[in-house]
Amino acid sequence: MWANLPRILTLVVRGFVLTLAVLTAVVVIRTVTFPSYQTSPPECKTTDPDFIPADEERLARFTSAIQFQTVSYERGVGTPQELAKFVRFIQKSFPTVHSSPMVRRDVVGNYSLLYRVEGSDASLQPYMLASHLDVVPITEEANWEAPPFSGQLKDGYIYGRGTIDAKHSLMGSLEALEFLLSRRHQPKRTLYLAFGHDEETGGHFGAKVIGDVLTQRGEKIAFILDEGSPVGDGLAPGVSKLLALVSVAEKGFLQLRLEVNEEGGHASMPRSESAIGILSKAISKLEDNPHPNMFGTGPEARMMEYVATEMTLPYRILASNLWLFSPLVAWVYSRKPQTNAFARTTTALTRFNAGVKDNVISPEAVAVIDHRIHPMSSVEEVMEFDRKVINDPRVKLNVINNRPPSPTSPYGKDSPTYMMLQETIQQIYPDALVTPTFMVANTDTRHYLNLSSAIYRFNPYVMTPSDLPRFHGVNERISVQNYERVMNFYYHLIVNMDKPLELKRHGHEDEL
Ligand SMILES: CCCCCCCC/C=C\CCCCCCCC(=O)N[C@@H](CCC(N)=O)C(=O)O
Ligand SMILES: [Zn+2]
Ligand SMILES: [Zn+2]
Repeated sequence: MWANLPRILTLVVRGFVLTLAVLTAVVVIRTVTFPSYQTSPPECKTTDPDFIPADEERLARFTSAIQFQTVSYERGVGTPQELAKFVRFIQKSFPTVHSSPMVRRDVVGNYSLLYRVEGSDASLQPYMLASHLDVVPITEEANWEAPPFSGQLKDGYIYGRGTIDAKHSLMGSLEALEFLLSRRHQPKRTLYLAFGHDEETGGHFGAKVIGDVLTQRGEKIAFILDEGSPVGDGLAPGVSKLLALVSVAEKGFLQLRLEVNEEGGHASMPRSESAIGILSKAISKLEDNPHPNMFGTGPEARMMEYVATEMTLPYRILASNLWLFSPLVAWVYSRKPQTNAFARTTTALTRFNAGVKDNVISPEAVAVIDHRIHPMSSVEEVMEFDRKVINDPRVKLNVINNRPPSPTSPYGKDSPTYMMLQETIQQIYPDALVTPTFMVANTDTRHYLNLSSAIYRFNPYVMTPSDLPRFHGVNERISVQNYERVMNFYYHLIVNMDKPLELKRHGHEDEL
């Protein structure tokens, strides 16, 4: 036995070296032969020379739109008077849209707006562009560089709540329609514009009613585009080009109210555990035990494939070989909040309330957890995981609201609507890569799922990592250049939707 040891060791080392050599060869071959999923921009250039400038008049309209304080606070608690004023402002600001015989406008659920622009070819299925009228409340007002409802123009940016979420797309799509109709252009395909008034609190009285109205009309929609993921500049690891993120799916959500009820009493005679202490431990366990990293199991894996050939080294090697490096990429993604959101079901602690007086032991402690559920997980799985982690029957878990992850819309070269969207994006951003992904937050599209199987969530503006905290945060703003891109994106989209939505062949022939 001992005499054979050198021979055995040599064989083991040889086996190891051989395996390494084979793996390296496979990795190298896959990296250099990995197919490109990007289409070349030249064939996508628009033939239409029209362009909507962000001139003084249009910027003034946008500034005014920001000045309406259409805040949604809680479900069913909004700002009805501001919404009514904003609706009147919209009517006055787009006279051609509102006087055209081709346009029917319905006010739905008191304040939400549904426009139907009649196409000349009734045989074509309508499509729908969606956004919302409401905004989230202001926080840290003192830290804003310009007043949050001013719409002030400063150093090339328009500041204010709603500039990126989502009055840009509401006003941008109306500007595009006004521009088209004022040129006496009748679209071939019927177009809906749908603007809910309570998206920020779930859309139960706005988009939900819009969805019901369209369902009652028996409408089937060719495709729906709502607010969503942006054109990333430096958002994705290893991608130095602009990356247009088209969300073909949306995470689910589960909002849980955690509650502990214990005996209260005089602060001078405390028991060993209090309601506050028990709940704090439960919360702490949830933060210390994130939900499993699921990177590579859902649409996010396709996102890596779509950009693999364009990535910088060593990311190109990793993305071309997810069969081997998926765990490593999963780890890289889990390190930053904005990429971690693609890797797993997230856990956000959003409320924590307890206590009424300094010397009274609180008999109750309450917390709210906001989970966003990875497309490959489920509400039940998330509940089960939380129960196991907390492992304390004194902590009651009550469901406030939940929704499973959305279905995935078609994408890739065999989906004419996705390809049309990709081409439109490349008209505005000729050098951008375009990739399917999923939406890490939620949108009104949850109320439109039965209207269309092709639902996309995309914001046609550029975002850098430092812009992300502006969503629902301080100093929300949009650059004038981005707002101009938004208007022109919708304009090109409407023009493109009049072209036949035929299947186009681009680049490689792999099945998607
Ligand atoms: C690897 C690529 C990295 C890319 C990283 C960042 C991508 C960021 C993408 C999107 C962030 C934008 C978030 C916008 C959210 C707008 C929608 C919204 O606020 N929805 C509310 C709905 C509230 C409700 N009650 O339903 C929400 O989700 O909270
Ligand atoms: Zn929004
Ligand atoms: Zn929002």
